[in-house]
Amino acid sequence: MPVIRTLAELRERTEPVRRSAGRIGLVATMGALHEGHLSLIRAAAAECEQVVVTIFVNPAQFNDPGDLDAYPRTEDEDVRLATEAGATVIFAPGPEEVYPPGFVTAVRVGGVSEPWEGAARGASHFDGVALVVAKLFGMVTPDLAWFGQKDAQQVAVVRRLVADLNIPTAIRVAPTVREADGLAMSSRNVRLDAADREAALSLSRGLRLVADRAAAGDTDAPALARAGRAVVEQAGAEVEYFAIVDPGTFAELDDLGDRDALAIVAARVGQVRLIDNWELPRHT
Ligand SMILES: Nc1ncnc2c1ncn2[C@@H]1O[C@H](COP(=O)(O)OP(=O)(O)OP(=O)(O)O)[C@@H](O)[C@H]1O
Ligand SMILES: CC(C)(CO)[C@@H](O)C(=O)[O-]
Ligand code: BAL
Repeated sequence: MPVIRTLAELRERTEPVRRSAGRIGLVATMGALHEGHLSLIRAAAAECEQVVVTIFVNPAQFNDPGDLDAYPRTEDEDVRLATEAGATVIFAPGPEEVYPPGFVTAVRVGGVSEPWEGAARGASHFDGVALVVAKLFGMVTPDLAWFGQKDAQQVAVVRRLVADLNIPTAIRVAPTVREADGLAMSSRNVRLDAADREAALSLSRGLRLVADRAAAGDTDAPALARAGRAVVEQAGAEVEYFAIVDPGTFAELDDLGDRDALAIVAARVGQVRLIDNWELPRHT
């Protein structure tokens, strides 16, 4: 399938679908596709006549130039995998197509952007995500857009953006796809060596421990978070945060009680920064 690079070509593909009242689905990615991305594309293909997969390593959301440079880029393989999974359009614009000369607009989602990932990666991270998501929504004009639960705070930021700006795109969230041993799939996993790969497993192990204790009736959120953190630290990973939060606002919880709660973790394993999360059972 030919890769589309410009907005003009993209519109040539989406306009006929829109005129015939077909649904346009968007799966936004930064490439280096794995099963996590493919699950989003398959879900989009099940609901939409046209499935636009975007591949754009968005410079605006990287606070660390080293991370941007090291981000894996595998476009030919991405095109093959996305097409097999049901993509009908692949849009991989260059930075100048997304941010042409004269571009000056900023987008900031307050509140939910600020803690955790926002604090650890800097405010510019979610500013960059919100900007590119708003931009891609304007370029692709999707009826529906899919995001992965693995990036749970990003989901909350995007939901807030869409609600606050009355963007007429329905947000769909797909469950985190994991390796057989529990490691959440991530494009950055390819940078883990064998020892780091072992240590990386502690994130999902720590989260599962928290979920098991919560299921057994423990509602003391700070104590649960400390227990989860200890599992990750004992494996030699450097924990940035381990917390239990409200999945909509990302405010930290004291008591689980009868409410939705999410355990979240970010840790550095060797050179790689990983995140993961786990939905906790409700106590009634
Ligand atoms: N394991 C996964 N399961 C489900 N969705 C995922 C998974 N990994 C990524 N996604 C989703 O795919 C979309 C594109 O993500 P992205 O291209 O950043 O991949 P990634 O693997 O998260 O990369 P990285 O974490 O290294 O930045 C996002 O909506 C993200 O949440
Ligand atoms: C949504 C996204 C594609 C925006 O660049 C990115 O943050 C990601 O890959 O999760
Ligand atoms: N996967 C979320 C985007 C990022 O890590 O920059």
